[in-house]
Amino acid sequence: MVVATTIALYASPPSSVCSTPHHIAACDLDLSSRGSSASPSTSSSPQKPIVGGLSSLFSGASVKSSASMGLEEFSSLRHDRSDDLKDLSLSSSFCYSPAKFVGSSYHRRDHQSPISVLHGPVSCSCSPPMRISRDRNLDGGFHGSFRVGASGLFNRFVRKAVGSCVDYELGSSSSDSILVDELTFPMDDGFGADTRQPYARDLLRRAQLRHKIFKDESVIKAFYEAEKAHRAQMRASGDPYLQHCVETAMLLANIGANSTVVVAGLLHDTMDDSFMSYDYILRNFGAGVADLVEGVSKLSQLSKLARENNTACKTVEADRLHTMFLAMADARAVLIKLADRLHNMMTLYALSPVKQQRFAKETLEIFAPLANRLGISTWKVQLENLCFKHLYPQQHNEMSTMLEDSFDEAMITSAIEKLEQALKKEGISYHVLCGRHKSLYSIYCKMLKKKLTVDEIHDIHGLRLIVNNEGDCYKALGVVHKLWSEVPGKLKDYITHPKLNGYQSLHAVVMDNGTVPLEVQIRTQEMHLQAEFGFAAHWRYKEGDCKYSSFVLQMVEWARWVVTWHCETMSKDRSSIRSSDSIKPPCKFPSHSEDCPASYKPNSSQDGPVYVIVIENDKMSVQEFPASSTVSDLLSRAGPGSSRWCMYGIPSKEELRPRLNQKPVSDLKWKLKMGDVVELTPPIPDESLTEYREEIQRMYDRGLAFSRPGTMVGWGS
Ligand SMILES: Nc1nc2c(ncn2[C@@H]2O[C@H](COP(=O)(O)OP(=O)(O)OP(=O)(O)O)[C@@H](O)[C@H]2O)c(=O)[nH]1
Ligand SMILES: Nc1ncnc2c1ncn2[C@@H]1O[C@H](COP(=O)(O)OP(=O)(O)OP(=O)(O)O)[C@@H](O)[C@H]1O
Repeated sequence: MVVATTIALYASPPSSVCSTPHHIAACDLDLSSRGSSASPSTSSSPQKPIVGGLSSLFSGASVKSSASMGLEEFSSLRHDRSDDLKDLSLSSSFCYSPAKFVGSSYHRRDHQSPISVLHGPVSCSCSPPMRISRDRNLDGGFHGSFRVGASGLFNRFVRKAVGSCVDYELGSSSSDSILVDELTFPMDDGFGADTRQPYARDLLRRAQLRHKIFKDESVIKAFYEAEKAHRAQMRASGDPYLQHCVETAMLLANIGANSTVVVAGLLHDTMDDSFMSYDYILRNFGAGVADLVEGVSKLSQLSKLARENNTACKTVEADRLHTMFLAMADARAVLIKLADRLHNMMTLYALSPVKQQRFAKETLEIFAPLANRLGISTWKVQLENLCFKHLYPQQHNEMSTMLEDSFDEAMITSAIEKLEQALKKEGISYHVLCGRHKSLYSIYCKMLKKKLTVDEIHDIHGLRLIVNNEGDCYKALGVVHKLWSEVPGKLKDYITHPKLNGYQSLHAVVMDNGTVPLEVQIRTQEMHLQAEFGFAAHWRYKEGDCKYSSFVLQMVEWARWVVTWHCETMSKDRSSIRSSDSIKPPCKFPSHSEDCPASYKPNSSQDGPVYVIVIENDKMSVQEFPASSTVSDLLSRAGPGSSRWCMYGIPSKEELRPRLNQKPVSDLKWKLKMGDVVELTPPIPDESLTEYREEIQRMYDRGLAFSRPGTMVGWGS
């Protein structure tokens, strides 16, 4: 019954509202509390939650109201926690309802990718309403009643417990025959043969109505594999776990991800939470998918570690974690992890308040910045807004109430129309004309950072125009000023006076209907690329004054390329590819030209630093080491105080040694890799305590007899 109810919520097809050459872009949301070279911020912390009362800021705010805002959407800003259905619409707070634009020439086809690297401001490809699922266990951690560790203990348990019912990895002969069985999906009607699970067929049918990629053979196959892997696993809500897999895959499909990514999205939790192994996925779906699923699994483990240790609360560590996540896994694995987290955040209400806080905090510190770095602005907006609601409910409510009437999407639509006509009349051609309203959280951050009232935020409604050349920028500015009255002192000419980071654009603030301020940004394609890539890239502008190493810049750049490539160029769904007049980066992935001014070359991680998670006495830190550092270097840095092993030599008992990625260290010359986890003080199992004491005693005796402090004995060559 639960299934039937939730499935009914899938009904509306995926939609988007972006259009080229003109489109409305949904409110992308960024942390506006970061500086720019024009107004540098002293904070180097990206995405640190901002705490602070708004009342003083609100007191002067007489919000100008425009009546025609989509109130039913915006009202969800104020909903209480039990009303998460609206949140599940991804865009409940800020996305334009596609229905509102039906028939409008400004809105384009479905599945507009919201990846902003190529598009500048983009629409939110408003996902259809999602199901409600109360997930007690987010983030690939504990899901439902099953919990699997990397140890394989669970695998063994399951095999024993369910015996021949289990299709996976029961030995080569059985798995071979199963493989053949599994390949015989009836593809004609697109539905799997598993009549034992009618809910699964319904779920697939619904998914297929929402996105056609769910009719792909590989996707259907993955769906049924996920169904088997998670069969009988439930979310805390009592919903089948499979629904989470489908929603994650749907989010990916909606940003134009290709079938490899969608398949991996469906299977993303199988390695962690079921008996499905890497090899099984490899055999059935190929290395591409298996590596991605493994990558997501690694990210989940690291994220869990960081969350439990509250590691990201320190700016430096958070920065390292962002980089580590991007560097250690294929950027597409990060994409899948982000989709997984977004869906979990949408269903966060089922958790205890303490867990809600923990997840929301980690999401704001780690995942929203990652979405920003990857250029997936709609996800970033949604993640931040959900975090905002959970972390600062009072401020969220205040802001929602205050801004309920002031978001006026109709005003943006009509402003675009007006400008479009005026430009046509003047014979000024353009590449892109788009608009967005600023998101709630972005407004909140800007108010706090700049100590402004809402009335003083002039870019709640914004247009962006991308034209052919510099001359046209100024001509277009003239057109803008003829159409609307100028707000004195708010014109900024960053073309004649570029910012220190090279950012160029014209910014004008005008009054629409004499009451609502509208920010219009005008630039050329080249300027826009500069604003999206390289030194003036928007993600860096938002993250503020951070001094990034070239390694980090390269990493982010590379990741954006990978994601863009896989979500658009390679997408089988050609309709998700933007029309030819969209802004493209100057050189083609993956072969960046040497002299490409807007892009960094991908880093072959040899030159860059490696970030390693070090756990000592239950404390976790993210440490940076030069390329090619070894375990021995790490132990030396830990120092003799921390590393008794350096003093007394290697313990013969493996369980007493430091661990590298959960395995006892056996080679001190082992080169550290990005994302390695080193436990300096492994937990000692109770039953080993006596042996442990004896071992220490032996080491101590040996040490006294043979060892000189600082030398290492018996660690292998
Ligand atoms: N990509 C990128 N965008 C920028 C940069 N600097 C400014 N912008 C964009 O320009 C907008 C406004 O910048 P400014 O006109 O300098 O305005 P401000 O000084 O922040 O103050 P307001 O007028 O209150 O917005 C920002 O909201 C960004 O969208 C930059 O360095 N890189
Ligand atoms: N006038 C505009 N028209 C269209 N898109 C814009 C406009 N201004 C910003 N954007 C885009 O909207 C997205 C969200 O930006 P957001 O409103 O959070 O911050 P911002 O306006 O760029 O910076 P700040 O908050 O510092 O003013 C970004 O992708 C940004 O490039």
